[in-house]
Amino acid sequence: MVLCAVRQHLLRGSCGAWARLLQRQSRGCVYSSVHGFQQEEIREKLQAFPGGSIELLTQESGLAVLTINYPSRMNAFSGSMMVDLEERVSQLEGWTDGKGLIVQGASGTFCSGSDLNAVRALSNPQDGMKMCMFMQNTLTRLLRLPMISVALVEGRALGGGAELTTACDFRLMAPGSVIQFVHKHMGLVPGWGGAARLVRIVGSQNALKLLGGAVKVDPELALQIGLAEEVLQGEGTGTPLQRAENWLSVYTKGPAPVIQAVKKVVLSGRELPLSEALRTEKDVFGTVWGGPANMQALASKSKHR
Ligand SMILES: CC[C@H](C(=O)O)C(=O)SCCNC(=O)CCNC(=O)[C@H](O)C(C)(C)COP(=O)(O)OP(=O)(O)OC[C@H]1O[C@@H](n2cnc3c(N)ncnc32)[C@H](O)[C@@H]1OP(=O)(O)O
Repeated sequence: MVLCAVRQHLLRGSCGAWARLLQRQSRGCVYSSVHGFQQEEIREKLQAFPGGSIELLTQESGLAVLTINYPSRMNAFSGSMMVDLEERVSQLEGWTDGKGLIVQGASGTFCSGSDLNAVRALSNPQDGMKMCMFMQNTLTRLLRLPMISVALVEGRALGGGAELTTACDFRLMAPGSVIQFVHKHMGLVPGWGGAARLVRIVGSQNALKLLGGAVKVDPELALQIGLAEEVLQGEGTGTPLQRAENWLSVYTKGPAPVIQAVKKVVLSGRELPLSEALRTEKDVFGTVWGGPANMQALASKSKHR
């Protein structure tokens, strides 16, 4: 059922009503009422812990910037910010012109995880599980957006903040920044899907070390183990956000349907068994074959020297 939902999600975006139907079906694609998950119930509980916001800025260029904004708590996630994030992801799912996404924290730091005040109030196992399912659904949908995503890590990404970085396709780190899965120190393991994604990014040996040792991962170590793609060096060459935009623009240059198709085939290769991935690739190929960008390239007899 889950694989079916993934495939439907991948095929999304082709046309109007059908795309919207598939989009609705793919919502909450990890957990639904079948798993005892009631989205409205947990949304209401989370809304009782307000503070901060998640800001979304979409640009005509097809690039969007999502900002985690609660500087007085080092951009920790309040309950209402978890709900905000889900809403912003819904907006991005419906953005047909989207090609790239940068996820950043406000005021020079990424995110210090869950707001400990909300965590204390929701510390019974039932509430913890509901919050965990809510955030897994949201971060899975974030990772599966048909656009190329980057976490721009400045300052610290701790606990749930470290997990959030793994829900992006790439991580770019500013000098002096740190990603740390502090869960062990909190008597926990990741619950927002961060462990499963981390294993896929750095391999199980490295993941075991990072989680088991609650290791402070600086940019150098992150590059070495493949957690980060690049360190954003270069004083005087713009803000870290501008540098991240430049980095991403290499991969988002071109028409939106083509960039979205690129993300979809890579996503299916990453998530689906080979036969399923091949069939999905064929379907996605069908959306660009003979399309405007393809016809234009053929007409211009482009060479690739
Ligand atoms: C572990 C699993 C769980 C999940 O996955 O859901 C989590 O994420 S639990 C949260 C894990 N994060 C933490 O435990 C962070 C704890 N905070 C710190 O270690 C420090 O505050 C730090 C390193 C983020 C920043 O240190 P610094 O000295 O630069 O600043 P302050 O400590 O003075 O922090 C400023 C202000 O922010 C508040 N703050 C920071 N993080 C959180 C948070 N996660 N929840 C709530 N509040 C947070 C801190 O208490 C300060 O507020 P103040 O009113 O001035 O005391």
